[in-house]
Amino acid sequence: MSFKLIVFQGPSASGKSTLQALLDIPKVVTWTSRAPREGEVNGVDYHFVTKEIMCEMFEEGNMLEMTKYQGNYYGTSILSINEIMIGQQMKSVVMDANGVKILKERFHDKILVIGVTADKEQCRLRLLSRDTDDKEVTRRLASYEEEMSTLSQCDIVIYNTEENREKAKRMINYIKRGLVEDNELL
Ligand SMILES: Nc1ncnc2c1ncn2[C@@H]1O[C@H](COP(=O)(O)OP(=O)(O)OP(=O)(O)O)[C@@H](O)[C@H]1O
Ligand SMILES: Nc1nc2c(ncn2[C@@H]2O[C@H](COP(=O)(O)O)[C@@H](O)[C@H]2O)c(=O)[nH]1
Repeated sequence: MSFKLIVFQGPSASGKSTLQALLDIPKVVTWTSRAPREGEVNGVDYHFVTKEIMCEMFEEGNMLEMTKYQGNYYGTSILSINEIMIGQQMKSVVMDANGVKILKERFHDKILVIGVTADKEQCRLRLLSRDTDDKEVTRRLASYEEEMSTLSQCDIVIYNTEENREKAKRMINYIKRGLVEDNELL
């Protein structure tokens, strides 16, 4: 049985979205109450909604999982995951450790969890170069240790530092090749 969903987990700015883009398979669009960053598009990067809508969706049972991160909600709709589990199109998603735990409990054999790490200082510098203000950098890095301590739930871990950049890309290419071989519809 081939994987249905490739999940990226790891600390903020470790490079999850970068590696997800390199893997180049369709993304699950998750939901958030945070404001879009410059260049982000509603329905493509996230479904950007209010906190109230996120809470309503959760209370009405439409969320498979929802987490609070930096004062905002992030969550995955049940519909988006069910569609993948019954369909043929493999997809990828970026999620924090809490979300991954729930997905693993529900869909253990159908998901491949890729942990992405980098040194804390490199993550800090990357966040600063993303125009993140000092307070937000501190808040984002506050969960660094927790994300690192839960990497044991990942199936593969990629050390995505500056020095390892090319190696990380090659690892993603190897994974992609294996996935294509495993799933003729990719
Ligand atoms: N191996 C690498 N070496 C140097 N910079 C990198 C590397 N991988 C990614 N980056 C850069 O680090 C920044 C953060 O990457 P990315 O947005 O992919 O991280 P993320 O883990 O998805 O972050 P977040 O969880 O905060 O959304 C980007 O500017 C990206 O270009
Ligand atoms: N549990 C979930 N975590 C999610 C989901 N979508 C994103 N995320 C996590 O949030 C952080 C921060 O995202 P950012 O876009 O503000 O940088 C990200 O690193 C993911 O780990 C989700 O649906 N569920």
